[in-house]
Amino acid sequence: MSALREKTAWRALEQHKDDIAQQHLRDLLAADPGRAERYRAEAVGWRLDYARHRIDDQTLTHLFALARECGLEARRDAMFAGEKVNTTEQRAALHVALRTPSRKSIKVDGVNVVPDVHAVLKRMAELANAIREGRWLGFSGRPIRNIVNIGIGGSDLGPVMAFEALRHFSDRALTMRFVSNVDYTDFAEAVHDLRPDETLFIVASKTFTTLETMTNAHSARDWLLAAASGDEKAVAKHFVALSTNEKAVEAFGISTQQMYGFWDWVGGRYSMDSAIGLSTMIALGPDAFHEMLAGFHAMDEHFRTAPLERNLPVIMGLLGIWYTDFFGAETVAVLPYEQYLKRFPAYLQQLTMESNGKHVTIEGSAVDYATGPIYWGEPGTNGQHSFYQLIHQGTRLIPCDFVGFGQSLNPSGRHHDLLLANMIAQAEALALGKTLQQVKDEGISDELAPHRVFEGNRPSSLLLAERLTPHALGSLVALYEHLVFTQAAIWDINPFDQWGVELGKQLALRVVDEIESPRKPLHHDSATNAAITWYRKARRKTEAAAPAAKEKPAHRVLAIDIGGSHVKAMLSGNPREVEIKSGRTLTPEAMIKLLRPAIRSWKYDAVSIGYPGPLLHDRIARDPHNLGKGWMGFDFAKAFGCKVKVINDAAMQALGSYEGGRMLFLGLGTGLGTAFIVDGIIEPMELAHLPYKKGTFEDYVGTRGMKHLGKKKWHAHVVDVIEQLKAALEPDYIVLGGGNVRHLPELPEGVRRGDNKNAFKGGFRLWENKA
Ligand SMILES: O=P(O)(O)OC[C@H]1O[C@H](O)[C@H](O)[C@@H](O)[C@@H]1O
Repeated sequence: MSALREKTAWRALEQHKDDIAQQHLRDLLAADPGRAERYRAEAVGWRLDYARHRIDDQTLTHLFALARECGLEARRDAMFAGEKVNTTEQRAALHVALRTPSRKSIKVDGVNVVPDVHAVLKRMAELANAIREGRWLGFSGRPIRNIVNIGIGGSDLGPVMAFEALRHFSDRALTMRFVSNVDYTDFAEAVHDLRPDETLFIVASKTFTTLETMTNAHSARDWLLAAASGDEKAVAKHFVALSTNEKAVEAFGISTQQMYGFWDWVGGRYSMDSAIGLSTMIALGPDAFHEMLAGFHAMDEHFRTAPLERNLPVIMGLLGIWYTDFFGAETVAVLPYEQYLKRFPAYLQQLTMESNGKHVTIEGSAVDYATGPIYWGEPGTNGQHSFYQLIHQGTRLIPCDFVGFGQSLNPSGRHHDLLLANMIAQAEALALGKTLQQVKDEGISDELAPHRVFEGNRPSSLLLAERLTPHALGSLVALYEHLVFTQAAIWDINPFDQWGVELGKQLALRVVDEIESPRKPLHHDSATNAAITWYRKARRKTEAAAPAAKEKPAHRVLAIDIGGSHVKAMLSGNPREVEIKSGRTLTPEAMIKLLRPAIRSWKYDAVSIGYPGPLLHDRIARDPHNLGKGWMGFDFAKAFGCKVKVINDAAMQALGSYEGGRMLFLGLGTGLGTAFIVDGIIEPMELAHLPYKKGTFEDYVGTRGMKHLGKKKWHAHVVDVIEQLKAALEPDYIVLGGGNVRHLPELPEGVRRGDNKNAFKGGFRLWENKA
């Protein structure tokens, strides 16, 4: 049995639960007119009304005793003191430092971090003011008017929740958007009515490696550059980064001057008042942001200093333990009667569930009690017309947190009275219910009566404040943060790590590779294999339709076709071709050195390279036969300073010649390049080395064969090879490319002559569908 279950207070609660389970809130409230007064606590402008809980004084005594027995106060003090309470990552969890006034000190590893916090806040304020005052200009000289925050999890939910919650206080001349999902729809819809030259992207990511955020950030860059005629200088005017990872920010192309940092002791879901709050600060202005921080800090101080018995986060946390561990409640509903808090439940889901969804103790042993409940909710009164039925008459116990404000920010007629009346009435109905007798007394028939009964005895809290201000929001969020901490302390779990999100992420990388390499054999379980196979088929249709459907902003692509005697290059949208000499000693460094002066004035943001040799998983697998060394493992992206795709040269020309269906491409040059494209999926092949006569295909139809056999015989072999491959692969048509095609006087049926310029077209096409 776990140490927790053996605690005196835990055992006392187990016994006591049976007493309480038999009592009804109706009776508890009736028997004690002072209950509402006694079960009420206030702090930082918030009033917690917890009289409608299935508790009595005894329950509370045991719960507070449990908190003490579990060392809640010492654990809390350790967190505030900057100790490494995030044990599995060996980090402090010091979100409280983010809102600590500058005159105070909090040390991590002996260093006061408060000055650093305020230095970043100051820089954030400078940027926020520049934007709010129209001083920050986009690439066309127009002021920035749109802010798009790109982030996910803690780098999205806090910012979007805070913006929605405090929209009333925001600068309405600014348009705020939030993009999180890797589904491109999220980005497309967020920007569809925005002018790129008036839009600032905030790339928010603690790690700056998160797949969704990086993918969206690259799409944002493409979207901007398409409007800025590929001018890379525009990026500096339209991108800022919020992160702890300086190197990755620089690698993305955002200078550190436009990076707003934070620290590894800030957890993602605890980061909304770090630099991650930049969008909030821009929307509200620095003063209101500081007001919000003051609200956080006031609640921090309350949690740190108030006796447990009057401590709001502690009381709420312990009530949660009571239902989760002693009544088997599995969820908590959060029901704000305030439209501006519409994203608050979503925000709380990450805060509570990513923190306390844990199955082992800090020491690593399995827990034998329930931990973090499921949080969910919607603003009232909307929820009353959808899921409240189950809370009232379903078979589950669902404790509810009602959140309400005395004043509306948009007062009009009876609206606010009706809103608050509903909230209070719901709490009353849940607690008291309606007995069979009451139903019958209303004249309801015997058959119908059971359906109209409300069992009641459903617990709820009322969390009330005067007005939803930045200060009130800050203290509300801090209240839940510390509630989560309180519960983690009782359960003896680490609320600051999130290993549970890793496995899915890792598997997704493997699956995406398999999806994008459709011929890779699958070695998952049968269900996973089936799902991947289903999607491979589905995406073939998308690919086939892609040329017509494409609407992604175009890249400016530099296409390079590397051959044995020449390297040729062309820029998309520019018909001029440049050529440099190639040869047996050509290294990639030398190629770039020779190419650079010839293409100096060309502006591009992506490069395609047609490489005369085999590739494996988009990487060069072998140095080419006819060139120098050093091609394998060469970092082209670094050398060109942008994204680079390397593809087999025949495959690149094939792609440029492709007109749908099943196409076989044969490149007749020094060797025999081959590629096959089926419904838009390209498969480079090494058919050249298959046995033929006394050698291989290449020996007979390559340049050596032509020289050795004479053109006439060579021609006959070409026709023969074509016929053999036609029979084996059943293409709809064959395209012949490569320098030696010109030596063929006539072509067999179903065979077309490809234009060598198609190599460039293929290089451009490589960037058409995917970023
Ligand atoms: O801010 P980032 O490093 O991009 O992380 C964004 C989010 O992704 C992760 O998967 C974590 O589960 C979250 O805790 C985090 O907030």
